[in-house]
Amino acid sequence: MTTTTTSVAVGERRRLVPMGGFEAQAPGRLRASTTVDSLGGMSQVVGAAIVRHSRVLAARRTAPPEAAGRWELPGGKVEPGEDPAAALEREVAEELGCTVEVTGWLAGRAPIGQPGNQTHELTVAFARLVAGEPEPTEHDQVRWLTRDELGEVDWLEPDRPFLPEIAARLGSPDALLRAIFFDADDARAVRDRLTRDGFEASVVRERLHGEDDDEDHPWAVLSDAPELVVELLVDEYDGWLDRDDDAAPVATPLDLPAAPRRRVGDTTIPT
Ligand SMILES: Nc1nc2c([nH]c(=O)n2[C@H]2C[C@H](O)[C@@H](COP(=O)(O)OP(=O)(O)OP(=O)(O)O)O2)c(=O)[nH]1
Repeated sequence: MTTTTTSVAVGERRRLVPMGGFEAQAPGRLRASTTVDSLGGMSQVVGAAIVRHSRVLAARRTAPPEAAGRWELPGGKVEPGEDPAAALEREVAEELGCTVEVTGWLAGRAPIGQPGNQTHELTVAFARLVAGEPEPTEHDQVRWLTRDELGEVDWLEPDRPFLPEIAARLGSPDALLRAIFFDADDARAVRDRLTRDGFEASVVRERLHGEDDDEDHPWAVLSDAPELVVELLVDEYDGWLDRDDDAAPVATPLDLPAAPRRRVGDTTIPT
């Protein structure tokens, strides 16, 4: 099989990822719409990148035999006429017994099945937990993976092209960034934008070094979002990033799978 590559936008950087038929949509930012267009009559499978505390939930399949033991994003097939976001929220409720809310779609779509017999395609959405805890009913294991653990599990091939964008979204689990604003409404707006996109974010009253006048204390938004994401919001809302914080995240190189890991006897998953 010829492996082609494309670049997937991760903030301002672009990474090369193996394609295997993955159709990228430029650039790799969340699409504003929560609808997914059907392409070439392919049926849709939707997967949820459920993000919490800088980790994404991965689930281990039990069937069919060739997929058992391999990892995917929870989700499933979109019923005819069904809204993709509604389908994803329904599938997660069925498979994990919890309620999620889709916050936006990742770029691109990936064909499922063997070349020449690809009747389905996968699209992936970021989602956040709004009620309950994931308790698998169809999978035999779930794991909350950090950015650095994403490459540790044996993902189904169609999921792999989405991993760079998921990794970029996760940031570091240990790091909290501090964005400072003089206007409380700006701080709250930034917190709401971050929360909507699946990050942890909270507003606190900030006391700057050397200041003791309560009236003039600015507001800080603490968040686990990646620095690039917070930087864009800080620019938009006239704040600044507190760079003196030792907890600022350090960018570490990712060890993501560079190509599908096929084993002898591995077959593509039938749909
Ligand atoms: N749910 C899900 N399926 C995926 C992913 N990646 C991937 O290749 N697939 C494949 C596996 C299956 O062939 C197909 C989805 O089938 P499914 O069995 O999970 O969906 P479903 O519950 O709606 O199916 P069904 O029981 O109604 O037939 O897509 C993924 O990340 N999540």
